[in-house]
Amino acid sequence: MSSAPPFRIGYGYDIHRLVPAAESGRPLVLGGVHFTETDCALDGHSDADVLTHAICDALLGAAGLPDIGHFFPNTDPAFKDIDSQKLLLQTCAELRNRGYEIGNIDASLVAEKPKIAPRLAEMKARLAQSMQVASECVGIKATTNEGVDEIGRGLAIAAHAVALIYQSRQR
Ligand SMILES: Nc1ccn([C@@H]2O[C@H](COP(=O)(O)O)[C@@H](O)[C@H]2O)c(=O)n1
Ligand SMILES: C[C@@]1(CO)OP(=O)(O)OP(=O)(O)OC[C@H]1O
Repeated sequence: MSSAPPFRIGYGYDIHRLVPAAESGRPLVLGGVHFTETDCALDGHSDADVLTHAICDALLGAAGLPDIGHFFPNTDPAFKDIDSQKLLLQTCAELRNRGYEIGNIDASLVAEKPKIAPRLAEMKARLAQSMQVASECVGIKATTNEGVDEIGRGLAIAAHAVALIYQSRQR
């Protein structure tokens, strides 16, 4: 029987509610970038960075590992308000410890607001730094939900991500 090809794909999805920034006590964080000019923020136990969480889940799924909540439980005070870039760094360490390298990531944010496009380069650079890959390995797009449902009414932001990883060495 031939051995399995070294490439593996993973998919991740996350959604968080938007609340007034004053209520959450932190700015809106997407892909590690702070949107301080917006008067809303995402609700969550961590910094609620929905894009970074979807990427973590895509990476973990590609490696056949349990999801983000398994590694960073939302009941653990250690993760209260944590910078999700730290979680992404740790996620990549889990993969590299198992002999995997990251090929590329592609992600979509679904958000009625704020306008993401002007901050895309910054987000790619920040995420690439956390994953220790080149910026070209990180794709991010944004789309509105065309006014449909809670996301369309500006009450939540969702993110989808896919990841390609490969076995760089045997465990
Ligand atoms: N939060 C968002 C949403 C969209 N964009 C950019 O606008 C373009 C058009 O959006 P549609 O929902 O009509 O597809 C989209 O391609 C993005 O470039 C954005 O920057 N921020
Ligand atoms: C990373 C964690 C840690 O509490 O972040 P949350 O802000 O709770 O976000 P969610 O995407 O609902 O679940 C993942 C959690 O493990």
